[in-house]
Amino acid sequence: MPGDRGWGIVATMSESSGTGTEREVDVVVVGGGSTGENVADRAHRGGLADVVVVENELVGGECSYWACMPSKALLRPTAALAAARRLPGAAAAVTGEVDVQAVLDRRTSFTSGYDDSSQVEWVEGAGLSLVRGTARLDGERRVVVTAEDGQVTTLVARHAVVVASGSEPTTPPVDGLGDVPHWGSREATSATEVPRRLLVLGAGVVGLEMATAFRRLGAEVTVVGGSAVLGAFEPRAGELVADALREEGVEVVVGDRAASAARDDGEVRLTLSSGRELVADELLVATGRRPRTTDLGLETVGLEPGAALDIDASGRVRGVEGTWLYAAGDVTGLAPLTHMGKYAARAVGDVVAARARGEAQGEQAPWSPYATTALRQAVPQVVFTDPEVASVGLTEEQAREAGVDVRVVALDIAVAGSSLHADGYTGWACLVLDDARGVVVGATFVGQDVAELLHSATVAVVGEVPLDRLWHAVPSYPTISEVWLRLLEAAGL
Ligand SMILES: Cc1cc2nc3c(=O)[nH]c(=O)nc-3n(C[C@H](O)[C@H](O)[C@H](O)COP(=O)(O)OP(=O)(O)OC[C@H]3O[C@@H](n4cnc5c(N)ncnc54)[C@H](O)[C@@H]3O)c2cc1C
Ligand SMILES: NC(=O)c1ccc[n+]([C@@H]2O[C@H](COP(=O)([O-])OP(=O)(O)OC[C@H]3O[C@@H](n4cnc5c(N)ncnc54)[C@H](O)[C@@H]3O)[C@@H](O)[C@H]2O)c1
Repeated sequence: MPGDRGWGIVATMSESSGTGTEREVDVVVVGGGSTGENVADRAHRGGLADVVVVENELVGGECSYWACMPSKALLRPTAALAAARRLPGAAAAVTGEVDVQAVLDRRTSFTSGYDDSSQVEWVEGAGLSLVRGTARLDGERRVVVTAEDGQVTTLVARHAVVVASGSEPTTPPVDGLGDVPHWGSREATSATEVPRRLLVLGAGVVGLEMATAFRRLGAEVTVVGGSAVLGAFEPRAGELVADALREEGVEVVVGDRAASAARDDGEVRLTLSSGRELVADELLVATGRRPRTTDLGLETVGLEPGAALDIDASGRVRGVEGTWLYAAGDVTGLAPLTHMGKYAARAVGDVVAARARGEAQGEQAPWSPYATTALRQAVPQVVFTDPEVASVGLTEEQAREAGVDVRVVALDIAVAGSSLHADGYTGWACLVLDDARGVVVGATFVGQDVAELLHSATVAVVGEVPLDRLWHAVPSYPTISEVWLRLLEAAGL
């Protein structure tokens, strides 16, 4: 228990500025999501005894309860069903309908029923301390925590404060939307029933994954995508996912924007700029997220509330004197993905412990142990639509903007492994090459079950493996990985 850990109580606030207790600890981590938990664990394993995690909701954060886990649990059963239906022989054995309630129940089991006791057990078992309450910075090294019962504790960090407060959904400026009750990603991933008609505003990752899930669970789905489908990816990826959704009966509207929203008689109405009116039983708004920094007391350390925390390679927050304030995860606005938050967390936890030992001072060189270089150069991501989209590194457009000597090789995935995997397998793959250096700087695969292909590309990008050496990395026959051979042949090898 936190109280047993021998925190140094340096003063009671009644002695200094009012009520509450003031405690000195080694490190304070604001936010007990996947990022915060990992920062704290690494700092503790690095030798810092008193590491405190402050959490005001559920330990485990967004990923465990309202994001990765439940969304993938909603998608997986119907993906398996679709895969079976593409295989004559197996397809004949699919004779029933999807058991929607069983899918929803399994989803809930993956969230531990929205109960964080197992994560709390992990935190305590790892030798960390948990303080429940809302944290705000209060000047250098000071964090004021207000518990639900109003009790105030001030934590004073000997070595570092790490902000890992995550992100929150944004609401676009659509007339009337503020007054229309609607789903965000939390309501969609925790839904207890499937609406008959679902409107999805936003054709990014959340919008398309949830459109896939709810369509396959029986909803009529319309996606209003703004200017592009999966706009952050190679354009072909968005086209293929949109085509597949349309084939499954989803209407994907691109190039028309939502102008106004209203709800009456239980129905939600979205009027588009073209004048077209869409009517549904539920509306999911999935138009992006922003770093959660509005009420963190950033102004007390000279930073602007509401903005992303700008970090250097070691995760230290720029614009603040000294090496005591760090940030990791969604709050930095960089690569808002669980695995990348945890990668940054490992670097930050390690560097905080190293600096406490007097090591690792100054700027950290790219790809060195305490640097988060991959956050800006090699972010792997899988979109769990069907087809899946798996990408890492730069898109062609990003590489051109970065001044890379770009050459792109792209082709349909049509190898022995893919034809065996599913009848009528369709897919697409592309490598973005830096021709001057002869290395891969980006890769995208689109197709059923390409997620597990991605790590090979991540290794190629991070390792800056020369193409003529990659040629010797022979893909096994017959696997979908054979597409690597076709890509290298297309690159002239
Ligand atoms: C629908 C959806 C699906 C997703 N699917 C995937 C996926 O498949 N793969 C993937 O890699 N990523 C996925 N993501 C992204 C992933 O969920 C986030 O990148 C990840 O959860 C960020 O972790 P974090 O620890 O930085 O933030 P969070 O998980 O948001 O944790 C921050 C924690 O800080 C707490 N907190 C905030 N402010 C305070 C405060 N002032 N005091 C105390 N506590 C505070 C919050 O309560 C929260 O628990 C998905 C996101 C969404 C929305
Ligand atoms: N599988 C995964 O890895 C996964 C899954 C879900 C979410 N995530 C993470 O969560 C983050 C947030 O996801 P998201 O889908 O909310 O954001 P996003 O940035 O991926 O997509 C938002 C989309 O909404 C569109 N948009 C913005 N305003 C609009 C408007 N007024 N009308 C119509 N469209 C509009 C944008 O053009 C964009 O395509 C992602 O960046 C991703 O990192 C990851």
